[in-house]
Amino acid sequence: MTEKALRLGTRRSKLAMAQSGQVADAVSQVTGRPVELVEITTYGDVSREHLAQIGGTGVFVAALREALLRGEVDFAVHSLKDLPTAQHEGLVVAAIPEREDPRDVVVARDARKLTDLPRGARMGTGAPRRMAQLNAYARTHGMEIETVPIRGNVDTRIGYVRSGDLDAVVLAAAGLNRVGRMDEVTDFLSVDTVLPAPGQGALAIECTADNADLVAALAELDDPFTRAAVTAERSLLAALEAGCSAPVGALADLLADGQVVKEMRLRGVVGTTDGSTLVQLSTTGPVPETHEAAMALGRELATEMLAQGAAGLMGERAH
Ligand SMILES: NCc1[nH]cc(CCC(=O)O)c1CC(=O)O
Repeated sequence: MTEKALRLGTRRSKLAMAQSGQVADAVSQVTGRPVELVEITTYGDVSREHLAQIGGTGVFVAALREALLRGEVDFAVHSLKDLPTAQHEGLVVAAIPEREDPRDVVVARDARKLTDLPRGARMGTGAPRRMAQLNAYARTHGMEIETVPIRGNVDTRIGYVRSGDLDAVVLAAAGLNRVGRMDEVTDFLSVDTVLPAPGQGALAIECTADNADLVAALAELDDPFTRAAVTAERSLLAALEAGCSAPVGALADLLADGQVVKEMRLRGVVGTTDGSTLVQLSTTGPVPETHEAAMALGRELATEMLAQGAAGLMGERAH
């Protein structure tokens, strides 16, 4: 007789199903148990409002967490960038697997790159972070673009380019990769141009803290460098007192001397959505060996960014 299946709570979207499916296979390998997907509908899936108007972080996450706490599912997989920075009572992020490409990409008509979009090009993105950095890039490079707020799943967003409504849309590489649409990418945005969202490209596998056996099993899927990097990025976000729809970008990476990893660098950006003002800073430190050290790196950069006026740039909303 096979062991009882583990229940993985997931949203129904193509992206959620894809990443849950991939994690299900990995969890099945490390636990030796079958994993069954349990579909859960969230407010974010049914709302027609723009995400930024709904406000608050984690609209996609709340329903999954409730299902975990009610014992309806054993674990859940979240896009880390959608996860609120505050720790949730009774739950634990048991694994953060190795991150994939954290960059944003452009899907544009006529295979265009950001630099050869036509004058006045309409670029779709619902993220204030992307608007701020794209508009700042355009201002400093003599380009004229119009950022157009959109939302919807990957297919919907790419559809705006196919239909000719927009010249381009900006998406996360990781999301496109997970749903098998990388062939749509016409440009990879350098992180010097657009810094990704804190945690972008990484997944969080969450379960209840009292489920010690599962916590231990899932820990095998954890990648300590990814965990340290995203912890620093999310600590920056939290210390700026910003949420997942704030115009904040952050990326931590390892600086190596040949093969030897020397330090962790954390870059951060905050800006107004029109791109007229950006606060962009970075800091480096020893590779964090503990959760607290990674948190400290993020707080340190936040303090510097706040001293440069970061707080004043975060009040506005996408519209
Ligand atoms: N905001 C929605 C969202 N949440 C996670 C991803 C996929 C990328 C990731 O896991 O970081 C996306 C789509 C996108 O931003 O294009």
